[in-house]
Amino acid sequence: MSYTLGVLGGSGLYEMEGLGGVTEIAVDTPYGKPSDVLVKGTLANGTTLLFLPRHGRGHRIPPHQINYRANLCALKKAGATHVVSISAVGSMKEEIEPGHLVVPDQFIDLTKRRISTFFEDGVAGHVPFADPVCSLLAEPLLAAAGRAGARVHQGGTYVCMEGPQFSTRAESRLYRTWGVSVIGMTAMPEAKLAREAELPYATLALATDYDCWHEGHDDVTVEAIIATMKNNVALAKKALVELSSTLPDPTKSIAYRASRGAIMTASSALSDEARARLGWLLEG
Ligand SMILES: CSC[C@H]1O[C@H](OP(=O)(O)O)[C@H](O)[C@@H]1O
Ligand SMILES: Nc1ncnc2[nH]cnc12
Repeated sequence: MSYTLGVLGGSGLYEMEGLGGVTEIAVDTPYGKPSDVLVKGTLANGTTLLFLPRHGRGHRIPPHQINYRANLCALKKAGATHVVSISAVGSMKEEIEPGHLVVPDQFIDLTKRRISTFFEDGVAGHVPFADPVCSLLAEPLLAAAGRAGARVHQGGTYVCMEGPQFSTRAESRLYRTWGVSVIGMTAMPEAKLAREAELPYATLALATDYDCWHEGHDDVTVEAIIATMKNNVALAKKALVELSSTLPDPTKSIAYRASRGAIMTASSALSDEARARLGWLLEG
């Protein structure tokens, strides 16, 4: 079976080189437009890759204004069978040094004003989310990052803050008491929406800084992030290429048909409008 790897590029990752037969796809969705056109192409091993930079080319869209629903819906509509999210993060643990990579297995959602579900306006649905990352995808992603030459940490919790300001020192110290591994501003609601869209989802987090808790390091700034990011992004691109040969069977993923059993609304109570709105998801 042929798979299509959807990639959500984060800070510093706005394009993928090395793709053959590249086309640009402008997708419209019931939720509006995604962050940019999707770039579709083929990797040397034949895997199709769909690339979408979540902040848009030129980094025009801040984390709290990303249309996460349109991004996930667009990837699904364009045929993605898996989604890997690339994200710059602050490290919340000494041993995760700037320049290291992390494949988290948990998230804490501290976002405050983002739309985080496809199920609304006449449709009630509650997907299981105890394990927010698809372990079948995370395992080969971890291995791929290792083969790419990265120092990569397995598992850990990504705390997602609202931003766009970085944390206060009190917040940073509080999150450390929770035992989290990394902090960023974009994994939520992305991961929730990927689950509702029944897409296997995993994050490759690129540690760029020690936020503002570490007495031996300067507090995070955009300048410091950019300085570390170049090498991180090169590793992430290599990891994606490595991963593309070892994508798991999506029908074995925790996300497979996750929304089918999750909808509480009786079929007879679904309006024609709601059916049409969710057609991209429910008619697959
Ligand atoms: C570059 S400063 C902070 C910015 O970087 C991260 O974005 P992404 O997850 O898309 O790589 C972080 O979440 C903030 O949005
Ligand atoms: N310290 C930090 N806090 C939030 N998002 C980040 N992205 C990169 N570093 C970050």
